[in-house]
Amino acid sequence: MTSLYLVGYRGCGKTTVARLLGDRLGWPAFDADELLEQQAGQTIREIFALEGEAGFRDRESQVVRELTAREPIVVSWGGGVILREENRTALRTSGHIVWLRARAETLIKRIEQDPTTGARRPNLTAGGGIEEVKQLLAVREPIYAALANLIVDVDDNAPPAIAQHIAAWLVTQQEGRQ
Ligand SMILES: Nc1ncnc2c1ncn2[C@@H]1O[C@H](COP(=O)(O)OP(=O)(O)OP(=O)(O)O)[C@@H](O)[C@H]1O
Ligand SMILES: O=C(O)C1=C[C@@H](O)[C@@H](O)[C@H](O)C1
Ligand SMILES: [Mg+2]
Repeated sequence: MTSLYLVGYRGCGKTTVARLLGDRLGWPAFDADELLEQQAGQTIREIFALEGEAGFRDRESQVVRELTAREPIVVSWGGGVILREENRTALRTSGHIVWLRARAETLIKRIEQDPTTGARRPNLTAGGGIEEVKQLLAVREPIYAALANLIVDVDDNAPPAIAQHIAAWLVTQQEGRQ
């Protein structure tokens, strides 16, 4: 059975919603960033410092190969997983892809409020902050949009309602495949 994949920018709620969906569907839920950090024995910030972004992206593609071989599971992917064509192909061919879409203002608020990930994630541009979010969204939103089978706006809804919406949509997809 096909997996369920959550994509979107940092702070959009992928990890939170993936856990709810895993419980609801009875499927194992994996967080790609957490798995990568466990395998490396280092934080993402440390990996960027030692190996650069290219080293991190190679590790991320390795996690993509591992997780896309396991179905059905729920995965919250790292925000930049959509940047490489090989990753996009692997996701597309093994799962339903849901983009949790949010405004830059929503994302920066959630990123800054979240004490668990901030210290573990490096800035991706010199300035960081909301300018970084806007700059990267300009590049990435068209990629998320082209890849997603479902787009969910998450600015004004709580995680349980978002999970409920996705679960109901998934049923329609599974019925369509029978
Ligand atoms: N729909 C929501 N409404 C309000 N707050 C939310 C919502 N979804 C997530 N949050 C909060 O925003 C923060 C980031 O959520 P979460 O870690 O699930 O996002 P993420 O997409 O996995 O981020 P990252 O890419 O950094 O791992 C957390 O503090 C979480 O509680
Ligand atoms: O947006 C990105 O490129 C990233 C998002 C995070 O989930 C991590 O995968 C890492 O910090 C890179
Ligand atoms: Mg997460």
